[in-house]
Amino acid sequence: MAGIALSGVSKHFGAVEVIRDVSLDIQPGELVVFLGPSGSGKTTLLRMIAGLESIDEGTLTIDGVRSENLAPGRRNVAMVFQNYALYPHMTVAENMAFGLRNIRVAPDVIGQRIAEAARILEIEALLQRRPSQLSGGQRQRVAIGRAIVKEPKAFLFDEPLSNLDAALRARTRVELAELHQRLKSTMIYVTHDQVEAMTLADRIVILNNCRIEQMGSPVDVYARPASRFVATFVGSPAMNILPVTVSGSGDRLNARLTDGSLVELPGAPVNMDWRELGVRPESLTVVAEGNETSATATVVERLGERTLVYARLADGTQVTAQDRGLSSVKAGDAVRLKFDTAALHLFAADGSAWHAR
Ligand SMILES: Nc1ncnc2c1ncn2[C@@H]1O[C@H](COP(=O)(O)OP(=O)(O)OP(=O)(O)O)[C@@H](O)[C@H]1O
Repeated sequence: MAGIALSGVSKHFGAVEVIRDVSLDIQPGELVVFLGPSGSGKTTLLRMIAGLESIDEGTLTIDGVRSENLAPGRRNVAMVFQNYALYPHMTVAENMAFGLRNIRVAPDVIGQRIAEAARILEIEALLQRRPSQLSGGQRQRVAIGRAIVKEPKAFLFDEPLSNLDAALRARTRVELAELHQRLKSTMIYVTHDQVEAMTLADRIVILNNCRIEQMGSPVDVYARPASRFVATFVGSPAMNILPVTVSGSGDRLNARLTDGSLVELPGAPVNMDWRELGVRPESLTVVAEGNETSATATVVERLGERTLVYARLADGTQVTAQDRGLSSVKAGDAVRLKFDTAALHLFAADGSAWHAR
């Protein structure tokens, strides 16, 4: 188990800036997920830690040792790739042994480590097969096994589940969470799948435009997004962002939507240039009647435990709202929408945010 620290790290590919002044402290045993849109630099940052890409500026410390100039093999980290990267002509056991033989680990130690990793990953019966005789999920386990036998200071996962089908992906995700609990190793995990990020991470690092937008627990980034970008990137369906004009005094702030309806924001600071109101679909619910915002349902998605209602306000503004599972709302219906004032967000012109909780 090792801590990993990045300080003021930057990276260019030719004239293209990919990582700008990133600093990050990962605690020993922590599972940190790098989450961000395609091209935000997640994989590059991971490869810089592994030593597969150079670091232009800044420092990298692994387990207290300055490592930005160390060869990959001397960093004692193990990377698990999206495409598994197994040797096709070797058996599973040989694939797992290969890296250890190279660094002259004694054969009986190699045997013990393979047996232990195979037991943890439940691949004992596959040890004499070749990769072509394995399913995608089994190959991914072998790739993880090859990392485990190295007994690395940290595991680096680069979108390890993206080649698996949805059901296997969900199952392997749970297994990875169990593996982390069992090994208690430091793990960095790159994904653009926010369900993986939310379910696996102790801490999520959200990357966008070459830099860190926010670092925090899954609950933090969901309930208290630091920016409008994080607010709309995390959560599916996305948070509604509605232009507003605000007025108020003392601790009473009112936001007027573009359709003219008013939303109260008790406790929101009044002396800020608030421009947009954020509300997640689960906090904008269909109510039977009352003095609420009126809208017209355009599309209704029944998901079983809940119903998503895509609707248009009187001025045409599109919103996504939620109703209970057995909703009777149909497309074309007039509906009333209630804003949950305990779960609203405000975004200001200067990028700052306020959260009701
Ligand atoms: N070897 C390279 N040479 C030049 N540009 C590169 C190279 N590798 C990556 N890039 C560029 O760096 C940026 C970041 O790429 P990176 O693969 O780190 O993003 P990512 O967030 O992991 O994206 P994805 O989710 O699509 O894998 C992209 O604009 C990419 O085109």
